[in-house]
Amino acid sequence: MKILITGGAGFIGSNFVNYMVEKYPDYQFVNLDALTYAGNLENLQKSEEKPNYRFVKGDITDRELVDSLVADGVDVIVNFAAESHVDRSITEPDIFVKTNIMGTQVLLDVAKKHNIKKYVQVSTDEVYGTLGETGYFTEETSLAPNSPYSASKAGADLLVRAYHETYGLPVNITRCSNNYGPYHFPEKLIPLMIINALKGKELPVYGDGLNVRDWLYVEDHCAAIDLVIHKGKAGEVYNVGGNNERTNIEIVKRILKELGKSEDLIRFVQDRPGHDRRYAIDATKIRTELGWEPKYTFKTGIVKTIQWYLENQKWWERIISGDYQKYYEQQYKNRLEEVHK
Ligand SMILES: Cc1cn([C@H]2C[C@H](O)[C@@H](COP(=O)(O)OP(=O)(O)O[C@H]3O[C@H](CO)[C@@H](O)[C@H](O)[C@H]3O)O2)c(=O)[nH]c1=O
Repeated sequence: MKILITGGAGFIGSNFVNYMVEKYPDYQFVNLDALTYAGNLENLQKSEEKPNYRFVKGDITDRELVDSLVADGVDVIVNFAAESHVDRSITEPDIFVKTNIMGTQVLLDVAKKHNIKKYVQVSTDEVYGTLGETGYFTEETSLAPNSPYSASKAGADLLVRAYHETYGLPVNITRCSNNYGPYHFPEKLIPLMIINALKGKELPVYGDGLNVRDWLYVEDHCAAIDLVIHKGKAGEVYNVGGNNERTNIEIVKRILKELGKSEDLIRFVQDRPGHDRRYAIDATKIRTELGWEPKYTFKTGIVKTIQWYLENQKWWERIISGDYQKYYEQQYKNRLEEVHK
């Protein structure tokens, strides 16, 4: 089997590449990634020497390139390539529409042209919008995205669905809750808080800190996608989530406790506009139909993650010493100023 993985140098994508390349030595893997700010070839050191792995630098909106790769005998496409950060989508929505929607359409067209056996779209629970204090997102929940990011992912999901209904393309969509683990880019809550705490810097908590996310260790998400590739029924959507709901403030306090740091580092800052209050996934379908079970609890996953950041200081030091740090400092300053107005 030959699998084209797009966006395989980002957080979830690189974890997936490393997981699959190791698990299936007889498969061939091609990783197409544009290496934007969030992509990093260092994430792939475990795979790069393996004979069943090849990296190609390029964009999923480049039709000619995607066509040439798929024409070379690809059986399955797994699309991780996406602009993924909600805060960035609020200030720069264009690139989200281009990569997430138009890029997906290119992949679908090429998949259709070459009659591939399976197309898997890695999506997100954010397409369902927000929940109140109770209830869960099921695969039947209506799409009601609230940010330009989630709207672009929902648009892509609808295209994937349409290519199945109209052209019979064998597709699956996975919608997972918040992931955490190794190689998580430090603009996201968990790695940002770990790194700031280690550096003795302030930890910016948006709004009242009571927004709820449902956390899943990234390896459990990789195992779910592996199952969907092999067993997913064409045209189906599968929700993925580990029933680990936590408020943001709980997460931040937990990280400080694990690192032995003071809660005085916490700063409440201006809220994210359109901030979804609560996400919670009902993953009954993938559990009962495909036999997926997460291996990690939040307790085991967060300890393993913190340990990874302690052991891989060089990886994140390089990231925070570059342009990203200037961007982050500016964002933080703006949020603090707004909240003090
Ligand atoms: C970066 C940052 C975030 N937050 C809050 C906002 C959210 O309620 C929560 C998590 O924020 P983020 O880490 O940005 O993740 P979130 O917006 O939930 O979205 C993530 O999870 C989604 C899946 O639910 C993915 O589709 C997105 O690509 C991914 O970025 O923490 C803070 O309070 N302070 C912060 O500095």
